[in-house]
Amino acid sequence: MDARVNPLPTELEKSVSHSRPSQAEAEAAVRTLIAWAGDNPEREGLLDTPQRVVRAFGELYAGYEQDPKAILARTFKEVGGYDDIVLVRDIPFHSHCEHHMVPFTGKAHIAYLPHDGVVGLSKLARLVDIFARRLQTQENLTAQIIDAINENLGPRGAAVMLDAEHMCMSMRGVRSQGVSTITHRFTGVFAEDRSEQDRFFAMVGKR
Ligand SMILES: Nc1nc2c(ncn2[C@@H]2O[C@H](COP(=O)(O)OP(=O)(O)OP(=O)(O)O)[C@@H](O)[C@H]2O)c(=O)[nH]1
Ligand SMILES: [Zn+2]
Repeated sequence: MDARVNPLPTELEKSVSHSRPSQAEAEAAVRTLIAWAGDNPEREGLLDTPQRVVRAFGELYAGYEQDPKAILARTFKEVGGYDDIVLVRDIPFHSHCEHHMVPFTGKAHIAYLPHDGVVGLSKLARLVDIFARRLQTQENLTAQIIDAINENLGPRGAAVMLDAEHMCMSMRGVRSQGVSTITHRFTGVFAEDRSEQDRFFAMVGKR
C-alpha cells in the first residue's frame, strides 16, 4: 500500500477518539466505579457526582478538542530581529498518566531559536496545556510539545524539559513521596551543539 495515498494515522491522530459515548453512558460508568470503590452511588451525597465527574472530565481532557496548529499559527517579526534563545520556563501543568488515570503535575520549560519570527509567549503555555489535558506519559507529552513547535514554527532548534511528580507513584503503588521525574528533548541546533544544550540548562537553572 502506498502510504502517501492512504496514510496511516499518526500516533497523535490515533490518540483522538472519533466515537464518543453519550453523557448518560459516561455517567453510568462513573456510578459503576463508585460502586466498585465500595460506596453506594444512590446515597444523597453521591447522586449528582456522576454528572459532576463527567463535566470535570470535559475540562481535564479538553485537549482532545483543541488544535495545536491553531495556537501556533500566528507569529510576528520582532523589531530589531531578535534571533537568540527564547525560553519560557516554569510553565505549570497538570496531566493524567495513561496507565492509572491519576494526575501527574509539574513544570515545563520550553526554548526555541527563532527562524522566521517569534510566537506569542502565552501560546507556548497554551500548547503545554493542550497536550497535558489528554491521557499521557511524561515522555510522550515532552515529544508532542517539541514536535508541534518544530512542525509549526520551523525554528533553528527547540528544547523542552518537563519536571513532574506522578501521583500514581506517591498516592498508590510504590508510595514514594516527592520523587521528581525529568524528561527533556532537543532538536536542531540544540540537538547538534552541546554548548547550546548547556546554555539551555543554565538558563533553566536545573540539571
Ligand atoms: N515511563 C513512564 N512510566 C510511567 C509514567 N506514568 C506512570 N508510569 C509507570 O507506568 C508503570 C505501569 O506499570 P505496571 O506494572 O503495568 O502497573 P502497576 O502494577 O500499577 O505498577 P506500579 O505503579 O508499580 O504499582 C508504573 O511503573 C508507573 O510508575 C510516565 O509518564 N512514564
Ligand atoms: Zn500512572
